[in-house]
Amino acid sequence: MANIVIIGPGAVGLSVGAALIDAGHQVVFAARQAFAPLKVAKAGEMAPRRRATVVTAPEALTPPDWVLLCVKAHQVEGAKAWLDATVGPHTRVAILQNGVEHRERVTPVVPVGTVLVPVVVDIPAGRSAPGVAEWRGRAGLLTADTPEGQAFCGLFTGSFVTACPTPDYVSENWKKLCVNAPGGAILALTGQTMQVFHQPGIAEIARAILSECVAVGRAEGADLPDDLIEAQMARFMAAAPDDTNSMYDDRAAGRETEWDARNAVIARKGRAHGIPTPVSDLIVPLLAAQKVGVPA
Ligand SMILES: NC(=O)C1=CN([C@@H]2O[C@H](COP(=O)(O)OP(=O)(O)OC[C@H]3O[C@@H](n4cnc5c(N)ncnc54)[C@H](OP(=O)(O)O)[C@@H]3O)[C@@H](O)[C@H]2O)C=CC1
Ligand SMILES: CC(C)(CO)C(=O)C(=O)O
Repeated sequence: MANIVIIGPGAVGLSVGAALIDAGHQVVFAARQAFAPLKVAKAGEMAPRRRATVVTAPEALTPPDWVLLCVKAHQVEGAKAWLDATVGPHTRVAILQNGVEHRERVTPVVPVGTVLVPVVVDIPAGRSAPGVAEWRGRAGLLTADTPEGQAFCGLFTGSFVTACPTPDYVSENWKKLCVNAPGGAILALTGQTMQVFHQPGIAEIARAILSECVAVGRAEGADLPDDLIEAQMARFMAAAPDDTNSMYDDRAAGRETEWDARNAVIARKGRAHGIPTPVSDLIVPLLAAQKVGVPA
């Protein structure tokens, strides 16, 4: 049994926390707002009873074996007080976020030498109230195939989450960005669910963002097959019309979105490699200018 603190008990944090409780670990949710009970279920199923420990002040925490950082990419600095309280010399920090810059984001806010484990998260999930989350269909996590990655994945044995080390983490990470960069931006900008992909011109925009993501990902060392773009487009076109994603959910609630980690990153890294990214250059200022605090 491991001692685990989850920082960011949102859609992903609650889902993985529930899985870790099922796997028999001692889990503490570091939350800005107290909640009880914990209700996490697969869509359409009843949430089993789980006992959750929730701590609402960083001072009340001590360093565990593992910290799972599950805040959004732009919320990492804001969560520093929680990291300060929980990251001790033997604590490993798993970063469960979208984007490809997990290490760059977190390294400045943890002590030098902290073991970081970037994680690709494939758990479509939503939180409807504090402590209440639903995950939809898949619950997968990927890490690099390192001793720390293997140890992290081992935590989920016996739970509903499938966590696996992969020999090519860089490629898997960029493949996930190929899902997130077009899907998140298009839903956040239009305020529409996945049916918007069938409206005139939208698939072409998605294909262009995907092509930029693939070109930049390859320059960053990802092995992305030629048929990835059309395979991903086919998945977008086949999505349930009312399906959403976390950028849509944030936009709908008037929250800041992860545009920097999911879209500006393509333009930023593209520039560094001398790769033109005209569509990302166009959509990033539009995403950045979306009004926060006003539900869309
Ligand atoms: N949702 C999804 O379907 C998927 C999400 N992801 C990725 O996983 C990551 C997490 O996403 P998700 O779970 O959806 O995010 P949520 O917005 O649901 O949860 C974020 C959590 O972080 C907490 N938080 C925010 N700021 C702070 C702070 N300053 N101090 C402490 N806690 C803070 C929030 O607290 P509070 O409760 O107070 O608001 C909330 O509990 C993102 O990178 C996302 O892209 C990946 C795959 C699927
Ligand atoms: C697209 C999805 C649901 C895939 O897991 C996701 O990553 C997100 O909504 O942020």
